Order: sequence, then C-alpha cells, then structure tokens
Amino acid sequence: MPKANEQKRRVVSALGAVREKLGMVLGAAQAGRQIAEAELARLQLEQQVVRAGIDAAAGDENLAAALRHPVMAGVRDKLDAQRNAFYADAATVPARLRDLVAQAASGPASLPPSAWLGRPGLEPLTPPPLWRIGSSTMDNSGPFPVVVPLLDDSHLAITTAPRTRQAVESLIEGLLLRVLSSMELGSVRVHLWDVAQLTAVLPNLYPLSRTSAVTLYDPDQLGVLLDEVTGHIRRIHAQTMQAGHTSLRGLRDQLGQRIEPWRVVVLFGNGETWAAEPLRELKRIAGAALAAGISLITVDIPTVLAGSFENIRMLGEHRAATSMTGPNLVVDLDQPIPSAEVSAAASRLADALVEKQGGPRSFRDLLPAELGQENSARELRAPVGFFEGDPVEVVIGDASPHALIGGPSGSGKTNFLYALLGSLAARYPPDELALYLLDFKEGVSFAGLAPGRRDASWLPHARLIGVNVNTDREFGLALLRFLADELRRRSAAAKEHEVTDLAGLRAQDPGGHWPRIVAVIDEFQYLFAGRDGVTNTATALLEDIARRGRAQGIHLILASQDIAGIDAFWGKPAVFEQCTLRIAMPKARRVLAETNMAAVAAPKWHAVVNHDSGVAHGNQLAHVPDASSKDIFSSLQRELWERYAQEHQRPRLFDGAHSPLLEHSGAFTALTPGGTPRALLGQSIDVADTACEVELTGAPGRNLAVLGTAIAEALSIMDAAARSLARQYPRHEVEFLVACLVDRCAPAVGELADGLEADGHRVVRLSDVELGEHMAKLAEEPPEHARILLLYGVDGALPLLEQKSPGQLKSGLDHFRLVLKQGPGKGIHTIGWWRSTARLKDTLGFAGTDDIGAWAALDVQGSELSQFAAGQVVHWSPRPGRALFFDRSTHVSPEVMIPFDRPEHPS
Ligand SMILES: Nc1ncnc2c1ncn2[C@@H]1O[C@H](COP(=O)(O)OP(=O)(O)OP(=O)(O)O)[C@@H](O)[C@H]1O
Repeated sequence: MPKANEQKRRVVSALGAVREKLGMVLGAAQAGRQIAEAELARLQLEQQVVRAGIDAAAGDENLAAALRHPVMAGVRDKLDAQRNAFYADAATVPARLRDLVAQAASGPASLPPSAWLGRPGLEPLTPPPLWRIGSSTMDNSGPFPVVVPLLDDSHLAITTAPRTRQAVESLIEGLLLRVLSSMELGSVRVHLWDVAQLTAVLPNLYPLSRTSAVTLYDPDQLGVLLDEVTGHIRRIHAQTMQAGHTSLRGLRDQLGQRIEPWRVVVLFGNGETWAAEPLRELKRIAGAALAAGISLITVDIPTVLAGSFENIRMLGEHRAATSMTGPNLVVDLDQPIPSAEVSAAASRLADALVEKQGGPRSFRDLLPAELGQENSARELRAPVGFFEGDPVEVVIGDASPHALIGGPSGSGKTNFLYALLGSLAARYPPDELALYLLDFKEGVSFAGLAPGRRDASWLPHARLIGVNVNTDREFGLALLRFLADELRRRSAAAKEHEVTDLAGLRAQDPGGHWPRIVAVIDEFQYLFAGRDGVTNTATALLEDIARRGRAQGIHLILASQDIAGIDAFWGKPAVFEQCTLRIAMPKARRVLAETNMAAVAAPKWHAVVNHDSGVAHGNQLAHVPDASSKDIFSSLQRELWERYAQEHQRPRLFDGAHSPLLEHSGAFTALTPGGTPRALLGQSIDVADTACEVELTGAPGRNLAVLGTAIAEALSIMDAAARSLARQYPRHEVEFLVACLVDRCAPAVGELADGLEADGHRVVRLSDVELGEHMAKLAEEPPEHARILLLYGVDGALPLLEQKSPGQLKSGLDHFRLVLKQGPGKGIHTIGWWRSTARLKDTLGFAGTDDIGAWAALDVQGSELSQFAAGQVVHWSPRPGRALFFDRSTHVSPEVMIPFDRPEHPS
C-alpha cells in the first residue's frame, strides 16, 4: 500500500506545517500582548504619578519602586521632560497677562488708584473691555493682574462669605471709581439698590448722588428701578433696531457718537431667592441689558440669570475665586481704597460733573454747527433740550409719527414749539421739511415767522401760518383738507412708483419734491368746539391723517392745555393713539399715561419727552432753553432767511384778527377787462390765498343778495363786488345803477359811485322814487350795454315799489322781479342788499327764489337760509367780520367768508 502511505505522509506533513504556522501566530500574539501590557502598565504608572505629583511620587515607596523597575524605565524621564516644557511655557503666562491687561485695560481701568483717583474720565466712546479687581499668582514667576469685563460686555455676580460685606462694597466702589475715572464725565449712570439698606448703599459714593451719575433706591423701590431699567432697554432697543443694529454699541460705532449713557445697576441681595414677579423682570433684564449698554452687578442673588455673567466668590476678606481665573487659583483682591479717599474722589467727580453740565443751556446749544445738513427721508430728529448736560432729542418718524403736547397756560408750550421748530429748521433745509403752523389761541404766537412790518424776514420752511384763528374753525378744517389732499397725492405717487412710504418714494423719485410735512395745531381742541359739521369733518380728517400720515411723511403736532385737549379726544381714540410722541410740560395732566407722574414733578422750564405713548419707561426729562424771548428765534430765522429765501416763496399768513384789504388781494389785482365778469365778495377761509367770487354769466339767477343788518360788512361786500366788476370793463361799457335806501350809508355809497365815475364808468344814481320807473324801463327796453344794479337796503324801497300808478297793470315790484328773472340774460345783474330774509322773500314772490343764485348772509340765522340753499340744513352762527357765502352754481354747501376790510374814509 505504498500509495496509501504516501498520502498519509503528505497529510501529516501538511498538518505539521499548519501546526508550525499556528504556533508562530500564537507566539507573535503572545509577544504583542506582552508589549501592550507593559505599555499599559507604564501609562497607568504615569497616571498615578501625575495624580500624585512627580515630587510626591518620589516619596511614595510603591510608586518609587515601580519607577525603578527596568520595565518602567523612561516613564520618569518622559514625565520630567513634559513637566519642564509645561513650566517653561507657564512661566511666561503672568508676563503675557500683564502685557494684555496693560493694553486692554489701560489707564484707570488697571492702574493703581494713586494714578487716577478723583480725576474724571475722558474716554467718550470706547470703554476698556476689562477692569482690574486684584491679582493672582501661579508660581514664583510673579503675580498677574485679575480683570473682569463690564460695560457692554458682561454682568458681574458676586457671592459673599461671612464677614466679607465690607470687602465686597470696597470691591464694587473701586470698580465703579475706575469706570467713572475712565469714561467721559456724565457718560455712565450708576443705580444702587440694597434689599436691606434704607440710608445709603455704598455710602462713600454718596456725594455723587446729587448728580445724574449715581441714583439711590430705597429697598421698597426695587419695582421702580426694574421698571426704569426695562424702560431704558425698550427705548434703546427700539432705537437701535430701527437703525438696523442689534446693540447700542453697534449704533454708537456707526454714528461715532454716544446717544445713551452706559448704565451700571448694582443690586445687593441677602442670599434669598426673590419673589416671582421681580425675579421674572430681573431675568428679562439680564438677558437684554447688555445690548442696551446696561450691566448688572448682583451681590448674593442666588438665581442663575441669563446673559453673560462673570462670577466672583469671596473666600475671605481679601481673597476670592473668580470665573475668569478658574477654581484652582485664588485671587488676591486689591487693597480697598480708604473710605475717606473714595468719598473725596466722589465729591470731586460730582463737582466736575456739575461744572461740566453747567448752568442752563441756551437755544444756540440746540443748533448744529452747520445749518441744513440733514436729510428727512427716514425721519426727523432734533434735540429740544438738555438733561444733565446731554441733549434730549425728539424723533418724528415711523415709530412716533405724531405728537401731543400738553401743559397748563404759561408752562412753556409755545416756547417748546419754538425750540422744536428752530432745532428742526436749523437741521433740515426747506426742501426736506415744510411747516404748516396754526394757532387757535388769541395772540400772535407764530406771527413772527411770517414777514412783518418790523422784521421783513420769514421762516423759509413755513408754508402757512395761521394766527388768531380761534373763531375761524373753518380755517383749521381747510388745513386738514389740504393735508388730506396732499396725503392722497403722495399715496398715488407712491403707488405709481410701487413703493409704500416716503423713504421709498424719495428713492424712486429723486427729482420729486417730497419734503416731510409737519403741521402744528396749537389749542387744537377748538377744532372740536361745537356739535356741528366742523367737528365731525375735522374728526374724520384728523383720523385719516393720523392713521395714514406716517407712511407719507405727514406729521401732526397737536398742542393744548392738557385737560381740554384730552377731553377733546373723547370719541376719537384713533387720533389720540396715533400720537405716540407725548410732550408733557410741568404740571401737565393726562398727556402721559395715567400712572406716569413725571410731569407733576417736572421743574419749571422743563418738559417730559416721551416717545412711548406716555408710558413711564419712555420718560426723558429735558430742560428746554428759552427760545421765544426777544431776538432769540428771530436771529436764527434771519440766518435761515438769508440762506433760503431766494428759492422759496414767503409763507401765506392767515390772520383771523385782520381782514385783508381788497387792494391787497391777489385775485383783485389780477382782474383785467375781458372774459366773464366776476364779482369778488371777500376772502375765502382757505390754505391758498383765494377770494370768494360770483361769476355774472347770462344764465338765469346770476344775481347776488347780501342779507342782514350788519352795515359795515354789507357795505364791504357791495363795495368789493362793484369795484372788482369795474376793473373788468373798459371805460363806458358798463353802467352802474346805484340806489341807496339807507341814509347812514349814503356817504359811503356816494364815495363808491364817485370812484366808479372817476374811473370812467357810467353811473346812474337813483332815488327810491325813481327806482320803480327805472325798473320798468330796464324790464322792457332792449339792452344797450352791461348794467350792474347796486341796490343798498333795497327792502326799504318795497312799499314804494309795490304801489301801482293809476292805470298801470304792473307795479315797480313786478318790473323788479322781471329784471331779476330776465336781467342776467340781457347783461343786467342785480347786486342787492336786503336787511332780512323775509323782505327778500317778499321781493321775489312765491316762485322767485331761483332768481337769487348767490348770496352772502351776515347776521341771519342759518335756519332762515335753507330756503335759499335748495332746502339743505344750513349751520351758521353769525359773527362779526364774517359772512356765509353760497353760490348755487359752484357750492355744494355754503362757506364762511371774510369780507374785505373797508377802511372808513372821513367824508
Ligand atoms: N424754557 C424757558 N426759559 C425761559 N423762559 C421761558 C421758557 N419757556 C417759557 N418761557 C417764558 O414763559 C412765558 C410763558 O411761556 P409760553 O408762552 O411758552 O407758555 P404757554 O404754555 O404757551 O402758555 P399759553 O398757553 O398761555 O400761551 C413766556 O414769557 C416765555 O418767554
């Protein structure tokens, strides 16, 4: 069986080879394992040695023996090498820290107090990021400074240990003094509250509490403090977000200007957790405060708060652990500055601050270095006063489109308006800002802004100035109508350019003229002074403008004596609510929110400026400089006038106390012969300078009746009609038939007739007896030329006119009626004055009311006028110097008119 043997041998050999291979593999695995086990043992030993410390390990018998074992050779050397490298590096840390701190926390932020104590800081914009509190040591490479971040960057939470309260106070005092001596005077405000201290928190800083730099709060004023801080955060947040920033620091960096101070709020607790409500508010504050430049320093408030916090845990009177240095290093706190020195330094800082803030600032301080540099596309922004030396601004824009100003008589409202208008006009050129100014008070508050007899200059931004409009509520209405029309015009333009607001419109239509419009209405409550159509229309228009004006750059500033003004808003909450900017003069009531008492406490010549609908957190107290005494505003006005008057029209002045002269009326001077004659009757109460006029066409009814017994006004209207018509006819082409049935008026009428004659017109003077006969001629004869009948007190002729001469079928009155009916078609127009509506009715007979197409009523009650106004209800309370004018061919309803001033000429 040689073959079988051979096979077996081969199998055995193969198995042998497999065994050999297996043995080799197993051997290698064994060796590898031994190596790994040795390495593990070395590492474990390393770990033990590191845990124990290299030097301590040398003294530990077991460890020392293990290290001597030949297998462990190298462990000791490796650890020694590592330790040396680490210490070589660590030795440079203190030096590096010292350099870093010297750079980042330069000056009073880190230098010893002797270098700066009592000296006010100078840095206006960029606070040091770190502030020194003490030092620490790692080894014998020397101590290094320990610093904490604060303003803009971090809050601080301090935890005391037994008997360390004094040390904590010193720590905070030192820190605050470093801040106050680094940052520009007045740029940091400190608020101090202590749960248990009634008298003084950080008493050494007390001297500063007479300035704005330090404010103290009683234990029970925690709510007040938290509300105040919340208010600052809200206001600053709104301001920064609007400018497209997330933090005050961002906005400040962009503007290169500080708009709000930094605030440090120090809260001393007692280790107990706060009640739920204040705690919630504190948590909210902690989360949002840093972005508003507000830092908290809490002491023994055990709750973990949001926001970036650094911790200082007191270990003893001079020692602490901090989150900056970690748990293993002990910080030696800087030597406290002796109380007397802190107190003296606080006094010196307070003195310097008071001196810097100086006495009251002047109107000039409100003005910019260079006039007219601002652009109003986004908003209007101007300082109106100062608080502790810092300017307080008013912003009129998206968030605060309209303003309500209130204060009792004499509290400085008018002065405030002057300060505001001056500050705005100095910043924005007239192409950026147009002013419409209306004062319902008796007096001349805005009159100085229009050209006057003594001063020819005017405020180039003013488009309209209305003074003494207290009885002319219609003028207020005219302004509101004008603004509503402008609103529509702007909306349409915005739509056309596919934009939604003024900024968009101006961007899309750079060539257009789209200034922001500010309409000031002083004593605006007069608009609502009656239960009548004016009030209803004014309310509707105001609501419309208040709601939609924001987007189109049309802003209202409504001023009033507080209560009266607010009461006027009853039933019109829309306007009130849109006035998010509230200005309360001292003692003003109800302008601010109900619980906001700031105005009660406001000193004289101050105003509480509030952009948050009067809620307390929006309060900004401002001293308003004198802007209204002689020469103050007018010197700015002159500068602006010299600069801009060339390219801008003078404002229209409407003075309710002075009726204009016919000769000064643009409508009168523009009249020339030719065209359809128009009789001017008086001045229209409108934003534009226009006259009330009646066109004397050939259509039926083109006659005018003046109604009432008020002689001066009646004479004025008749006079203006005659003289304006006379200007439109060439010589000899018109005949004036003049009859005066009122003896007292004879001189005036005679004078008019003489004047017409002197101008080359035909004049026929008729007595009452001749009137009837003449009417018959006019009624029956064909026309030769245009005729104007000027009949004064025509009702006085009625008895005579009614008489029929024997044998005649028609009376003078019948002929007169015919003249009224058919005259206009033949160029004969009657301008007659009836002293009562009943007499007019008698004159016209049953069917004749249509023959009087236009009338001007004086002391006649509205109810009597309906019959001549197509039966509509006529609201009219007669008042001196005014007439109600209605022309059926042009009016929907009657309008109030001012008869021209007709100076009495002594005859
Ligand atoms: N900030 C101020 N500094 C100095 N004087 C001021 C100041 N504000 C107002 N005055 C003066 O006080 C007086 C009254 O001020 P103002 O006319 O502004 O008050 P008002 O509230 O408008 O009163 P009224 O409603 O009766 O017109 C004026 O003589 C004015 O010059």
